[in-house]
Amino acid sequence: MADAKCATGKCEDKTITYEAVKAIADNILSRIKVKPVIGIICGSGLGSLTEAITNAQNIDYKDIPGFPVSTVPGHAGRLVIGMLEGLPVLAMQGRFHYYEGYPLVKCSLPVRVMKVMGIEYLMVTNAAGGINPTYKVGDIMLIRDHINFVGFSGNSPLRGPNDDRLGPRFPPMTDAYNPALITRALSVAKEMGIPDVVKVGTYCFLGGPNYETIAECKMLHTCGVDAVGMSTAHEVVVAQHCGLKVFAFSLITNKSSLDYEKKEYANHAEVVAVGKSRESTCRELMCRMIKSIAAERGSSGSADCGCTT
Ligand SMILES: O=P(O)(O)O[C@@H]1C[C@H](O)[C@@H](CO)O1
Ligand code: HPA
Repeated sequence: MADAKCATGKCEDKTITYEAVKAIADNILSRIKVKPVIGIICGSGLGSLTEAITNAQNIDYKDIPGFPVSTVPGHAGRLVIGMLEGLPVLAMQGRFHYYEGYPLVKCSLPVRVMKVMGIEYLMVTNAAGGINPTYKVGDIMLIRDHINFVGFSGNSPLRGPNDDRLGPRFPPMTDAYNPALITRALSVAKEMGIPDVVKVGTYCFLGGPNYETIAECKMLHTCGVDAVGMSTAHEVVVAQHCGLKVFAFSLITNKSSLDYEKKEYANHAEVVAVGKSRESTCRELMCRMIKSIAAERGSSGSADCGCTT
């Protein structure tokens, strides 16, 4: 991977050049039978979203030169490429987190690879703690907006020289989460008979890997945060920079403590277990969204949403 403009070779945020992104995109395209239109990033415990993909081809991250590898339990570390509800998709079973030691530009590299491959939509999922006291474990929060605490200090995947082929120097973040897709997801939730489970809210990206203190949760609540996690915002910043349409949701896997009398002890095994227990609902929501995009584009979605089991 080429590192641009790093005089010492020790810069943490190494720029990844357009040529390096294109080399990865070309490598993947040369190995697959379809040209994906939708990219999917599966959150912790949500890797089985890919089970509905037909004619699937799997590529392990370790077999893609220049691609990072997953190190977190619940993130398998492979691409699954095939057809879903009438559209060609590329799904990531496993994402890259800042706390794993990768700079943000590398954590979000797959999003740029997707763009250069010709992908138009990015669907992102994550596991998150429920800061909003009305949220229950198992709820699904459609992400309307985010607070990127990691970015407040200038730690951005866009830091460093900007290559206009990947997007503008100063991208706006208004409507980074496509409002029309959120509206559609609310209709889909009604069709599925789960309007009470589906919320709309603000996600907050913290660096992790520790879960939050009670004081931090109280502060996030005051700041208007509904759910807290350790991913997604940097991916969406890059997606908005390069012009992908984004739909994202959080599965609330645990409740965050706002009260010293009601302590909660988050743990990753529980996060993954809640993900697995809600996988069919999350999969159905995702499939129905893709089916509606297929219908809009005039692609033939399957007669039934094949993802309800
Ligand atoms: O990849 P996501 O954001 O779904 O994973 C969350 C955040 C941490 O990686 C992990 C904590 O349990 O789950
Ligand atoms: N905090 C941060 N990240 C998370 C949580 C949480 O409570 N649950 C799942 N991912």
